[in-house]
Amino acid sequence: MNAPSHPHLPRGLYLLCDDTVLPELSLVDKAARLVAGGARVVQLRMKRTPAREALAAARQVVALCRREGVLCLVNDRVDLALLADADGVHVGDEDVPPEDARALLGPGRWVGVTVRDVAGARAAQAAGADYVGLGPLFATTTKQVPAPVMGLEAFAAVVRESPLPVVGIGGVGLANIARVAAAGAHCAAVVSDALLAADITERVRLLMAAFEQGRSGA
Ligand SMILES: Cc1ncc(COP(=O)(O)OP(=O)(O)O)c(N)n1
Ligand SMILES: Cc1ncsc1CCOP(=O)(O)O
Ligand SMILES: [Mg+2]
Repeated sequence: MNAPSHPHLPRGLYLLCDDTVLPELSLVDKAARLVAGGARVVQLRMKRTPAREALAAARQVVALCRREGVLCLVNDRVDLALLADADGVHVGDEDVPPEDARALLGPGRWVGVTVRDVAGARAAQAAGADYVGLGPLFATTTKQVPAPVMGLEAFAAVVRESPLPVVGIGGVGLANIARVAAAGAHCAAVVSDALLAADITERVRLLMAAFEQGRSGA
């Protein structure tokens, strides 16, 4: 197994630059506003963009993130991640298996895997993943998730047993991100609370500060 050969994801806010939310803005424009707010991890989630356009967008967003020292992961598409020289990929049940993503990406890039429980996190580690995405934490309309809302208590229980850092996702926003951090999340993943804010950049700053408050118990 190609084990990862780099430090963990930066702890804190994990933002998704998503083509299903605020589609009137280009992906690179959305990414630029997220990065301007201090994002340290951006996932490019392209569910509606045709492959050729998605590759061009990925190359633009990776270049932006690289200039700013931000990690850029691509959702689903290992081919696009490789072609755009992204820092890694996030895969779920309907995507290539994590062990294949790891084999293609090698030890130097990040592989994230969606899981629902501790057994899934253990399997993800065995497959060579760096972190797991766990949720839906709270109700969300951004994705029709084939799993019940888990809530903070069940989330914290999986975090305690997980062999990998856990990224909480689903309905996370300014109202609850501190509690997600306090529950032990390595990162909190946010889509609509950031992208649908009146001022995306300012919202990112507020989300990051709130995560830190939750983590430090302040
Ligand atoms: C950090 C993070 N966690 C979970 C997901 C969901 O991935 P997946 O289950 O593959 O669903 P889609 O995002 O592909 O619809 C994620 N993207 N990021
Ligand atoms: C991609 C994904 N996977 C589980 S929930 C979700 C969407 C989360 O979006 P939001 O942060 O707007 O609730
Ligand atoms: Mg997926």
